[in-house]
Amino acid sequence: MPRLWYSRYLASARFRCRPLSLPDQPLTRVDLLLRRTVNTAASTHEFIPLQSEEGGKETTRGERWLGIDRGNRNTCAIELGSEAILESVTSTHSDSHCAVLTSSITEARTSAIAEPNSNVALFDLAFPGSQPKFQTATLLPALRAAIALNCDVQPISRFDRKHYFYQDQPAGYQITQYYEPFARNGFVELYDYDGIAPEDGKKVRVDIKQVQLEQDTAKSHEHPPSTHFLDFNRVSHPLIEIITMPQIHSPATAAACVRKIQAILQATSAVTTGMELGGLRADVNVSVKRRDAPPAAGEYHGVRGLGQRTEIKNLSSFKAVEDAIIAERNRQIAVLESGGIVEVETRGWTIGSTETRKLRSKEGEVDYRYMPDPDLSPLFIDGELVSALRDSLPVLPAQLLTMLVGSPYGLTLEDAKPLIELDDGARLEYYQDVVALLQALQSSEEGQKGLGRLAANWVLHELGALLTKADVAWHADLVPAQTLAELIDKLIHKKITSPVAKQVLAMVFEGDQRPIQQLLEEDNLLLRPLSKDEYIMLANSLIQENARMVAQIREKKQVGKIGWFVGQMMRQGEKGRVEAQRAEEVLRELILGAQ
Ligand SMILES: Nc1ncnc2c1ncn2[C@@H]1O[C@H](COP(=O)(O)OP(=O)(O)OP(=O)(O)O)[C@@H](O)[C@H]1O
Ligand SMILES: [Mg+2]
Repeated sequence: MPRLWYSRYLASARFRCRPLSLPDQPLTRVDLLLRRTVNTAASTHEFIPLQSEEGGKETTRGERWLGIDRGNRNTCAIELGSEAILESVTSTHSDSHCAVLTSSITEARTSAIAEPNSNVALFDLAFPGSQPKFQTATLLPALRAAIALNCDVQPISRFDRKHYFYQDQPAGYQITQYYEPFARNGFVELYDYDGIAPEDGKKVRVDIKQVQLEQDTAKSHEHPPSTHFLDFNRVSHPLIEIITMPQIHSPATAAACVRKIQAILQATSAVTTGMELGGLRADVNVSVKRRDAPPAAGEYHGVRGLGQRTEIKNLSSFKAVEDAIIAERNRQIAVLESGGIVEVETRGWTIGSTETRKLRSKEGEVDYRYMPDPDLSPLFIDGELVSALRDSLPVLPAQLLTMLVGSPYGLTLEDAKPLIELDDGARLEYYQDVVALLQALQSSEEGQKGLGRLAANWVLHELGALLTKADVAWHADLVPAQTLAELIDKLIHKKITSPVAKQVLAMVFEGDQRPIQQLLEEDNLLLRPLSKDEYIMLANSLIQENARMVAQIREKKQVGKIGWFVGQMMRQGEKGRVEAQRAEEVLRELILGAQ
């Protein structure tokens, strides 16, 4: 039965600042405040470059970027993380129904491996007398993210308290930015190649209502049926939360949106890890309504006619985002079709599950009793700082894609995308090195053609296959870019055959450190070309042995089968001496009479 559904997602990105360990000696309140300030050395030197020094390539860049010494936990308190939230509307076409979903994304966990409750400050546990202190340095990555998400950075923003009673927040309130967030009115553009749903066409724009700074909460470990363990390490880590408008109409597009936001956050060094490592969490809001029904009463900041939403908290993978939305959409449809109503609820999702599960109900609208936080002063953000950050923003994934499909690289989208996404940008950097080295090795302009694609094939596919087979993580030193460039160059100039090039690549990958020329000479791998007569002899014996296939090629024009003959010639000929192209030329001549 065809259906039309709307859905929305809320996504948020958060930065977290790791709190200090509880010291062995009890702290006075003054001590505590000092310890919660930015590392004294860091604040004295004010070493806060606007950009990651190495172009944002390292996973630990947040720490370096902030000029913080992680080794000394007693004096250094800042670590980056992020939480992102999206919102959107999903639709599948229907004559009978509409569905609306919403979601929120999020969070970065650089200290995910820390022992539970090993990094907790008194303020995190709401001890009387403890106070928060804003870590100025955390603002820069937040600003870069907001700028990259096309937001208007607000000259003045303020902190508020959001009150609620739950075990993950001992203070009974969370510090957030509700009335005056630091960034508003952004957007992210998603294209078909980003993996949006086919029904969304070539491009979708998802508006971002606001980006806000928040304090993170404790992590709950559920032990059903009734036990929850709490890890307070995460409390007070700064987060950014990205709240999107309800404009996504399909689960696949929601997942694509989260993926794209993650790529943008990573490109701007606004998160230290991706969703797979907890660098981003998503809360997804989902609602549905009948397509043939009058507009529903729900409204969200100017978007009217929305159905009742539920919220699925803490999704931690792109697949989970997509699957949870599908499951929740189907659940809500079933509820409505059986004459029920969708309750206001917070729901959960377990990986591998097919159903969302109720966590708690939000009867009526929750009253968070927002009020200005009296402990933190307003943030004044200078326009010049924003301009400087905008001017020094690294190249974003969409721009990289345009660069790679254009000249001189000329890649397909299928090759360009993984190059950008793999190994946190390191694979792309390596690829560019290989291409530059290859270009330098070519003496003619003609020789420059097709280098981009050829290099991509070796960097992605040949090298990729070796990495997979050996089950090792990428490292540029496994096969130095110079070595790979020389190898490809030998292939281009027909000094070796393709199978030999693959064999040598594997040898280098496994640790052979001889220079390429030496290796080829010592192992007798340089191509000693066959004469045309030798090719003809090889081809003729195959043609005689396989008369039926030859007839099929000639009579039924099954020319694709020539490829099989080429393969046989390479196998039967002396190793490393048969060139595929020459073999095919001779075969075509003999079988089809072509030149
Ligand atoms: N009827 C609806 N259907 C789907 N999505 C909705 C609907 N109404 C609001 N939303 C989405 O829900 C999100 C609301 O998030 P917001 O952070 O503003 O509040 P909240 O979810 O109530 O807060 P919290 O998650 O802290 O309880 C937005 O992303 C918005 O687009
Ligand atoms: Mg929410």
